[in-house]
Amino acid sequence: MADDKSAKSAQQEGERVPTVIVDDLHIVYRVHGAGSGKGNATAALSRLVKRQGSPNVREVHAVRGVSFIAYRGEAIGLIGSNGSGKSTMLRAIAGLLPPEKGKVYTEGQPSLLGVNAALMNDLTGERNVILGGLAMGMSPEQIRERYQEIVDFSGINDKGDFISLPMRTYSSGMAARLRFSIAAAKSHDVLMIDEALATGDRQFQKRSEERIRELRKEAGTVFLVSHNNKSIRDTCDRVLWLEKGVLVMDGPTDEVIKAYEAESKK
Ligand SMILES: Nc1ncnc2c1ncn2[C@@H]1O[C@H](COP(=O)(O)OP(=O)(O)OP(=O)(O)O)[C@@H](O)[C@H]1O
Repeated sequence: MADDKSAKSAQQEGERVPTVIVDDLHIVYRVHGAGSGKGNATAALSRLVKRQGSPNVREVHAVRGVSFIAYRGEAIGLIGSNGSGKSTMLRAIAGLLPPEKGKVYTEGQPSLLGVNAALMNDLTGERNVILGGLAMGMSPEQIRERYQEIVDFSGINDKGDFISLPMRTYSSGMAARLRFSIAAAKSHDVLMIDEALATGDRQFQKRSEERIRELRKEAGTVFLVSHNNKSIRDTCDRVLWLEKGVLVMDGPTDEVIKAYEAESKK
């Protein structure tokens, strides 16, 4: 509580309050059952006899020594080609992947959109709004108060009563909209959105961009992974550009996107 007060007064005084510190972060995936070793029983027995380890574990070094500090009120875009490590980094910030080396420090529990809202496909949209709200730490009263707002924001019921149908009957866009609406109903210290805006239609994208701006005003930090440079331009003031797990550039949106576009045209 005292920390919260001092953080708020620091912000009023114009000081920048760090929310995420990533220090020389390395993430390595270990893939079992890959590799070029022979997969038959004789080869496995021979390895056992010779006491050799399995040759079938491959390592993928997805994030390589990334460091940066994110501050309150910032909306940070993550860009880079496919497989450059953007989602991996968000998962590591959310605490879902252990660092091989380096550290991640965060203020509060960062929410990775779609993961923290533990939604169930067999339950109706309505039950999922309640479940997702509870999973984010909202009280049943808070959920009741905001229920209609969440449903209206998602637009799920615009064309009929879909909120009372199981989520498995939703299109991927509808499910993504509901996930975003649930996650955005609460202010987060650190909210991370992975490609969520790309799934909704244009109208929903506009609404969610507006909501991201509001979330920023509520003093959170927002991370947005997207291949849509326009979405990034419209919502973010700072951009991190990753390539092959390395942070190539970190700076104001316009500068970084210009450099990225110039590189992509090559
Ligand atoms: N579960 C996993 N197991 C093993 N390797 C993985 C796993 N998830 C991702 N990788 C590898 O890590 C690297 C980074 O992947 P990541 O999904 O973070 O990239 P990305 O920048 O988010 O890509 P995209 O833009 O295509 O979504 C890739 O080489 C990928 O093959």
